[in-house]
Parts: sequence; structure tokens; C-alpha cells
Amino acid sequence: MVSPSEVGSTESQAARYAVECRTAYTISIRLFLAGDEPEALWTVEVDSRSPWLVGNSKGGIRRSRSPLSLFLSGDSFDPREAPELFEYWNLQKMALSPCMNGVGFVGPRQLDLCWSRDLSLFGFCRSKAGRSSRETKNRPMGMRIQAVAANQRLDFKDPEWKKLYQEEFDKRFNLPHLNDILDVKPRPTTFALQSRGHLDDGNGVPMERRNDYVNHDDRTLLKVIKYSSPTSAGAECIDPDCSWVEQWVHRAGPRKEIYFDPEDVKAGIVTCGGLCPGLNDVIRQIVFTLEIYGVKKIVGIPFGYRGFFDEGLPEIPLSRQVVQNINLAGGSLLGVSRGGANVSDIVDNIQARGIDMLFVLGGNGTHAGANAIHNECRKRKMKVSVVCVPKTIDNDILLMDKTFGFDTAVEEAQRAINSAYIEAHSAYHGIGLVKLMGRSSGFIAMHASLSSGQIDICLIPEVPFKLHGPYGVLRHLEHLIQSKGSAVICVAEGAGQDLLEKSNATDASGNAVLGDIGVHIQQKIKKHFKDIGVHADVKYIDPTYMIRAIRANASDAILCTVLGQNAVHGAFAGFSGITTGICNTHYVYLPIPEVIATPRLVDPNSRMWHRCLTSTGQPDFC
Ligand SMILES: Nc1ncnc2c1ncn2[C@@H]1O[C@H](COP(=O)(O)OP(=O)(O)OP(=O)(O)O)[C@@H](O)[C@H]1O
Ligand SMILES: O=P(O)(O)OC[C@H]1O[C@](O)(CO)[C@@H](O)[C@@H]1O
Ligand SMILES: [Mg+2]
Repeated sequence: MVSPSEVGSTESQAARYAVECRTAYTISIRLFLAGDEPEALWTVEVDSRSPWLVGNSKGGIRRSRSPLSLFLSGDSFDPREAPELFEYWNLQKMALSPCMNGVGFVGPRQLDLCWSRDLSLFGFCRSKAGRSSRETKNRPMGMRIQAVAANQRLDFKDPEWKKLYQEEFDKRFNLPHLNDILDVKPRPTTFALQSRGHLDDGNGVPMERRNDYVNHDDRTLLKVIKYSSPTSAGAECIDPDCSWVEQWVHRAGPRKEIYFDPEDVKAGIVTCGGLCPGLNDVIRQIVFTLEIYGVKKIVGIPFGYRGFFDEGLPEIPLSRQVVQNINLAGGSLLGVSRGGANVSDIVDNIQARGIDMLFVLGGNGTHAGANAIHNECRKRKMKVSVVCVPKTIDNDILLMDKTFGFDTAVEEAQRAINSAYIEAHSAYHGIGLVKLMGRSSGFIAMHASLSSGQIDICLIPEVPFKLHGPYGVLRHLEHLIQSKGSAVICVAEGAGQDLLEKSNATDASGNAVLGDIGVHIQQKIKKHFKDIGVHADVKYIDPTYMIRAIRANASDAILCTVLGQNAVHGAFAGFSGITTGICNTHYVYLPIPEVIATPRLVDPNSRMWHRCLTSTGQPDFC
């Protein structure tokens, strides 16, 4: 058995961390090494914006994208023999398992236990338990406890805890409204599609109006799976028993009452960040819908937030006529940009232009900016509605089924994969390598691998891998060349960054400039096969910008249409600081902070990633 000191962060170390990361709430872990009494109490403060911490056998804690992890060291420790070792308090059930080929773990939502990117960070034990294969016998075996911080005020023994949880959830997902700070009187909506047709019954008598409005109290369920146990694949639990707790969010759509007089409204649209298929579709629908409400002053802000402070960039007047055909091309009619967002200057400019509704299309950075604009407008008691539409091919926005552009990106990525496959398949010992976008999330790579069915190795940022060694990618490639004669690899741009030289460079928005993992892998493959004296014909394809610049496919075009319309309905309903999305196939409004708390990541313990592994047949590369 290990002793607490071996696992041990002390409370003082934890407290030191807490100061560093500006804490929001506390989580505690009790380690039960024997008997009923906890032998180690580990309390850590969690930064609400990044609730994942990593602990190690030497006692440090570090902020990380991965869940709280604690690794045990010691030659004699077999994690599988001590599943009862840990219990939790105020935490979601912890996961405890040895590393088993990346699949078949027990416990909820563990990440791959072989995260050995930094061995001084991750402790490990050289366990004899583990793999059946001879080769793997002496590999480092990590044991991970994972915990998702819960509200420390919740006591799951309290019969009322669910009610308390739901009350808090409702508060978190409450939509900020202009009337929170102003006294705006609602008026009947001007959005009535029926009035555009013949409303009489044929005898000149007006027909009764259908009620096509969304009731303010309509809600849609955020989570629809009831996990019977925390050990169910991909389980996301609130309490130790993984009880069913309904989590409702606000339904999107037109309301019967509105908070603006369309005649007086000046609406602005701005597109920020990188390009994304569907931007023009959303702009177009926002304009169409605004006009149906009766808005006459609609302008585009050129080149992202830059358009608010660069005086040489005049606003672009928009109307149905101007935007009629813009969906036929990719890109953004308004242009995009990164960086340069001074919130106070932007709000000064909004005030100077007399903008009442601002529609902001962008990714997580843009949303953070939009939320800051919304807060500044509130502070100044301005009657301005700020409504976002999430734009990212990376699909890295929380809570949503998908963001617009993602589907198109996956479809286009398949074309590149198909070319790589044909090249590889037609060459003697051909190896095709395709790099796809995905700064921190591997959704495009995972979905393109799944949809093409032609990928042998899919590498994503969420799952670390090694190139060299008996479990590395290169050894597996040798095996593929030997067994099938060719291979195709798909790598997300953010994958394997630990293998590259680090630079502290950032782009104008402060996003880290990534090393080129595609080129790196290409070089390593070539060198490796040369070194072992085996012929390999490597073809590298980087279709990243081609994928991002195309027009939306049919499925994204529909999504864009609905999101654009809902953005306008949300603004007229008086909401501000919100974004629009699709959750479980239903359209919703969400408060901005809830969707950008962290980037949405592929969960390596999700069914989808396991399906991807099943499809590629790749082993663990750690
Ligand atoms: N925390 C923040 N507060 C205010 N503005 C921000 C913040 N983060 C980013 N921005 C601004 O938002 C705009 C877009 O940000 P960014 O370049 O990160 O793209 P993004 O919206 O995340 O989209 P993409 O998915 O293409 O990266 C930039 O003008 C940037 O300055
Ligand atoms: O070259 P740019 O415009 O900075 O965009 C690159 C980034 O944009 C994204 O597509 C997100 O929009 C990322 O996947 C990628 O890292
Ligand atoms: Mg971003």
C-alpha cells in the first residue's frame, strides 16, 4: 500500500496554488487508505474558469486541461487491486483505473491514464498488472483519480439537494435581460408572418391568428441521457449515484412581446476571429429577419472588432438586396480580424453610432469580447442588446450539439483524406498524412476519420502520443506498412504540441501560435523509415485554409438560417449577453459565460472517441 505522503499534496501546497489561480470554490478529496477514517485530506481551490487541476506524486498541483489527477508511485502498487482506495466528498465519483489501451476504462470520463507528457508532473508506478502483452509489462502505469468539482454547498445526503442544484442551475442559465437594469415596457411584436398573406376566410372576415410564438417559460432539456451508474461510458454525473437531474435551458424563438420599436432600431453585425463556412448565411438571415420585424437601419461592421475603432473602415449598409446571394460564397461579406479589442472604445463607438442591437459572430474569444461589451453597456445603462452566434469550425463551444461550419469542415476534410488515401494506396509503401484544423479540440479530425473510414491513425490534442519507442506512432506505421502496404494518418493542428519546440509567440488575439505538427510528423516518418532501411513514400496534405474558406453545406446552411433568425428574435425579446445554439436538436439561448468557460474538448472516454478508435484500429501511443 502507498502511504499518504506518496500521494501527497499537503494542504499548504494546495493553498499556495489557490492563491495563484484566483479561486472560486473549494473541492476536497479524502483518501481512504485503510478503514473508514480518511488518511489524507486534500483540499484544493478551483478556478471556476478552468476547473481542472493536476496533482502528482510529488505533491504539486497544476492547472491543466485535464481533470484533477493524482498519480501514485511505488513498484508494488497495483491500481486494479484497490478500487476502494478512494472515496470522494463533494465531488463527482472519482475514476480509478489502470491504463488499458485507451479503451475499456472503468469510471466516468477518465482521460487516458498514460498522459506521460511530463513525467515530473505525472507520477506513475511500474505495475506488473496491466497489459497482457509481453512488451507492455514494464510500462509506467498511472493511476488516476478524477473528480469534477461540484458545488461545495451541496450535501448529497440532504434530501433537498436536487432542488437546490436545480435552483442554482436556473440562476446560472438565466438570460440577462435589458429590464435587469432598465425599465423598458414591452410592446406587441411586429414579427407576424401571417400578416403578409391573406388573412381573411374568403368572406372578408379575418381568420384567427395562429400562435407561432415561443412562450417565455418554454424550456428545453440540456442533458438527455440518464446514466444508471457513474461507470457508464461517458457518464456525466452530479452526485455519487449519478442521479437524474433535469437541467432546463431557455428555448429560442420569436416572442409575442418585444422590447424595441423596430422603426427606431439601428442594428449592427460583426464577424470576428477566423473564417468559417456559413458566416454569410448567418449575416443574410439576420438581415432578412430584422427587415421582417420592420428594422430599416442595418449595418455591417467591417473586419471584426477592428471596424469599431479603425476610422478608415466605414460601416457597410445592409439590406435584403445587398445580402440576397452572399450565401453562395464562403468567407464573410464583412471581413474578419483578430486582436485589438478595447472594450471601452468599442462601447464608445457603439454609442456614437447609435447601435441598439449588436449581432456578434465568432468563436470563444469573440464571445468573451461580446460579453465584456454587454457588461460595459449595462454599466453605462445603455439599451443595447448584444447577441452572439457561435462560429467555429473547431466545434469548441461548450454545451452545443455542434457549431455552424463544423459539418462543412468535416465534409471537406474527407476530400483531403480521400486524396491522401488514393495517393498512399497507389504508392509502394505509401503513407498519407493530412493535417486538419483544431487548435485545442480534435473534433474535425475525429469526425473526418469516422466519416471517411480511411484513417488508420487519428491524432488529436486531447490524447497525447509518442512518435518513437515500442508504443509510438512510428512503430505502428511500420506494422501497417508490413500488414497492409499503406497507411493514412490524420492529425489535428493542436495535437502533439509537446513534441515540438515551444515558442511563446501569440497571434493578435493572444492565441498561442502553434508549431506545425504536420510537417514535424512528415519529417519524422521519412527519417524513421530511412533509418530502418524500409522504403516509404510519404505524401503530406495540408488543406486547412481550403476547408475553412468554402461555403456552407446543406446541413450547415439550415443551422445558420435558424441561428441567424433566433439571434434577432433574442435581441427583440430584450435579451443581451446571450448566444444562440442547438442542444439535443432543439434551439436555445444560453448566457455567454456558460459556453466559453473552457474550450469544448473531445472526451477521450466518450463513446465517440472509442468509436473512432474502433474504426481506425489504432492502439495507445503512449
Ligand atoms: N477575453 C477577451 N476579451 C475581450 N475580447 C477578446 C477576448 N478574447 C478575444 N477577444 C477578441 O475577440 C476577437 C476574436 O478572438 P479570437 O481571434 O480569439 O477568435 P475567436 O472568436 O476565438 O474565433 P476562432 O475560433 O476563429 O479562434 C479578437 O478581436 C480578440 O481581440
Ligand atoms: O490563421 P488564423 O486565421 O489565425 O486561423 C487559424 C485558427 O483558426 C481556427 O480555424 C479557428 O477559427 C483554428 O482551428 C486555427 O488554429
Ligand atoms: Mg478561439
